[in-house]
Amino acid sequence: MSETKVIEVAGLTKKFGDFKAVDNISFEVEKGEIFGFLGANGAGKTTAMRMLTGLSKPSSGKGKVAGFDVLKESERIKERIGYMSQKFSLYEDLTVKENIRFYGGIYGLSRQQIQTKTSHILEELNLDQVGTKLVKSLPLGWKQRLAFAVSMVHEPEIVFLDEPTGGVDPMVRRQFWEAIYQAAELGRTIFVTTHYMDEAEYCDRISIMVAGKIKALDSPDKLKDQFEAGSMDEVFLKLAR
Ligand SMILES: Nc1ncnc2c1ncn2[C@@H]1O[C@H](COP(=O)(O)OP(=O)(O)OP(=O)(O)O)[C@@H](O)[C@H]1O
Repeated sequence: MSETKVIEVAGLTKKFGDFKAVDNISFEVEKGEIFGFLGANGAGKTTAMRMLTGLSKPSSGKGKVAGFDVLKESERIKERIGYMSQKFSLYEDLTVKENIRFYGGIYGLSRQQIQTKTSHILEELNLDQVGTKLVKSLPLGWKQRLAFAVSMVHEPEIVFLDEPTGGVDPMVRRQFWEAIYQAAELGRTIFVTTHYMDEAEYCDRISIMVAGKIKALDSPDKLKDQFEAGSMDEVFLKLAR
């Protein structure tokens, strides 16, 4: 694997019975890139992401994530990545600090490292005042920011975000994207699925999936040129109809 490529996938396929949920997809993602993974409901995004994160075995094809084989080294991959799912995994009945401590522990951080991380996260998210509040009392936008920070508690190389900003308004989404940019500036690679076309515009490159296949892959500007479209919305409509 080249040094700058952190994800390399060739012919990756996932079948459920005769149905191909992901059909022969190939792409590469560079270190520090914000890579958007778009597609209508049921296009196969989550299934593809589950294969990349070592949660599901491909039916065929091959791939490497953070230098490890998706078929044979899924446990190694899990150590090197962060994952924030649609139903992000914070414990609502634990406080903000307890959640950070819990995930720090799962990822094998020492007590000292957890303490440092906790102050860091609280400071960065301006959550100092609510560290001892139960997560369920926080607004959704704050929970999403916290879930993102927690998914990076072990400083992973790549973070997978599965529709991380569902249900919040554009202003709050914009704040979340500031945090994504910060992480990418530190050299972290971001792999993000979204339904929101304004978010697609924020990505370095975007792939668009239709019925299990990748139908387009390039920067937002190049895709707009290619499809003679004024916006990503239009590109998406042209492809996905
Ligand atoms: N375990 C499974 N068994 C059978 N079919 C499945 C399974 N998981 C997913 N599918 C099917 O595979 C297709 C792709 O689903 P997937 O969840 O990957 O889509 P998606 O693009 O992530 O959609 P969404 O945006 O709704 O999350 C769908 O038709 C879904 O019904």
